[in-house]
Amino acid sequence: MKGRLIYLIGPSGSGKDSLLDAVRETAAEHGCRVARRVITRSAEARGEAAESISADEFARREAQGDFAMSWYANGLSYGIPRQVDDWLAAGDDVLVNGSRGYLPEARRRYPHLLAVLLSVDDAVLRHRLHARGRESAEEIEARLARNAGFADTLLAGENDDLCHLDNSGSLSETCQRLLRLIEEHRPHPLPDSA
Ligand SMILES: Nc1ncnc2c1ncn2[C@@H]1O[C@H](COP(=O)(O)OP(=O)(O)OP(=O)(O)O)[C@@H](O)[C@H]1O
Ligand SMILES: O=P(O)(O)OC[C@H]1O[C@H](OP(=O)(O)O)[C@H](O)[C@@H]1O
Repeated sequence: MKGRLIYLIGPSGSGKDSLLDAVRETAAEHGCRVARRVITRSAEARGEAAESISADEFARREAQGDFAMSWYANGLSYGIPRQVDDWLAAGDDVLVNGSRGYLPEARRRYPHLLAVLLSVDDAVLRHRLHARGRESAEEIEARLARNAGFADTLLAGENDDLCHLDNSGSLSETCQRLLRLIEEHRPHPLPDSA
């Protein structure tokens, strides 16, 4: 694969979808595409940029190999269309909204991936989840509780190359920093004589 997978992770509500939407056009100018997720979430759920399908349809697509990556979390199934492998093979970078839980498997499949951990202050996170209004209060508490389980594992051994990006401030500022970060971590091509 010639392109690079940029695997954006972070707590639910940290702003991954907002950030990917906001950088989509500028990223394309830099040869970087943004993947659209497939989720077993109802299409009525607010703030949804992903494709919503039923659990049966998800299982059917997964069985026929439609997903480059897939995972289960928060009571939902998530898939990244296999089209991303074509984009990577063509030399494009690809940005995905990933899962912290799936990171070890993503690393096995894409050893050169760039993992970016988006974070926000705890109080801001809780406020943004409630303001978004997509989940019930109970579901929001379950998502906040899920974060505690990742606090240690994400700082452990094989994750010392994780790039940290704070989204407690304005989204436009975070966009600029993400684009800079992608540029800074671009691998240098080998000289012709190498
Ligand atoms: N920098 C920001 N400033 C203010 N509000 C923001 C910022 N970034 C995101 N938000 C808002 O925070 C809420 C959560 O953002 P978003 O849905 O993008 O998070 P997410 O990480 O994709 O969450 P999930 O993993 O649950 O889908 C949204 O209502 C969004 O508009
Ligand atoms: O908690 P972890 O494993 O990082 O992520 C699990 C999944 O949940 C979130 O999606 P959403 O909040 O349902 O849109 C993430 O984007 C991810 O896909």
